[in-house]
Amino acid sequence: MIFHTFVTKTSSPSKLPECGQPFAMASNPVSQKERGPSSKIPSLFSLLLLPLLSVCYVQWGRFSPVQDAIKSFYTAHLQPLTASPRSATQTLAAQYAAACPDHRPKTHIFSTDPLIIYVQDYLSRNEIDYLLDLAVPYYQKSPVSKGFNLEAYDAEIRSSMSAVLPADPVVQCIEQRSVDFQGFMPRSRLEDIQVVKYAVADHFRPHFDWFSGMANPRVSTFFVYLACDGGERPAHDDGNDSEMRQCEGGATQFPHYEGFFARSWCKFIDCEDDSGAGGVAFKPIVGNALFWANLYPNGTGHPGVWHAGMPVKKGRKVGLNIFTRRDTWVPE
Ligand SMILES: O=C(O)CCC(=O)C(=O)O
Ligand SMILES: [Fe+2]
Repeated sequence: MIFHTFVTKTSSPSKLPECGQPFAMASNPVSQKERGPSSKIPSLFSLLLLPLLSVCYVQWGRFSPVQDAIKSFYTAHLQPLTASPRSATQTLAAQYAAACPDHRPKTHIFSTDPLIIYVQDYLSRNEIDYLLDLAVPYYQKSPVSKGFNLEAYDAEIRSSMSAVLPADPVVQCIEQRSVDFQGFMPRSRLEDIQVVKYAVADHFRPHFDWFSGMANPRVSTFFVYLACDGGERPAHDDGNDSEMRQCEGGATQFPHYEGFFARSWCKFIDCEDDSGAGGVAFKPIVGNALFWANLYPNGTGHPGVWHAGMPVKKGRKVGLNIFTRRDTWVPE
């Protein structure tokens, strides 16, 4: 049986209880609003003290303990008054709205038939943090479609959470990068890009991203690894421990792949794969991507790209799907 994944864009984020709390995020400075009104009291007090402190600084500036005390008082109470409340994510969005960065990932051709290209550093650390953060309010149980029938959820086939990302300057630059990678191609051929996260035991059984008879087939797929870590962070966790841990399992497996590859590929491929699935299994290495062509040049589906998201054994895996259609994509 042939399965593929269709998700249509939601116009507003649906906040499902099972989506849980945000996981490891870009360091977001606490905004003025989150600090609350009580934080204004020391700040006003600080303003009144400013002239007095300046006099002290001039008079006793030679004594370093006095300078140090003034400096730390300034850092704690006065600097926040002048610091911009912009978060790292807002800054990245503003930069990308001005111009997409010149980003040159490293490509390695793994196979020409089917065409499978391994891409190192497809996304930067900042882009990954940004997307992980952006996806949080949009997660829903990943739907599955069997031929033309879209099924809401079938954990036997696919157990994960998907987030269709909204149009946004960073998303648009990543989309542009993805069409540029494929030669001349308008961005309108791309589906809305989707983040997918897998917890322990979550998987996506072997499938094609196309099915025969699709009026506007998916000509290619990018699967980018956004996270492979210790999983959702408990509220009391200080962050260090879970960030250090790596996920286990979660490779992207092509069970029908029959070609050879050099030993040097073992840095990207699980050469000790004992899943019994056969073929080749790409490790979820954060920032890197797999790109493959789903169709032969004549438009028929290539059987060599039958693939699976293997079960996650420990931690969580998060990926990004970027599907390109043959013609302009119109959400179903
Ligand atoms: O999780 C993976 O490694 C592959 C995911 C996939 O094939 C899909 O989302 O269509
Ligand atoms: Fe897939």
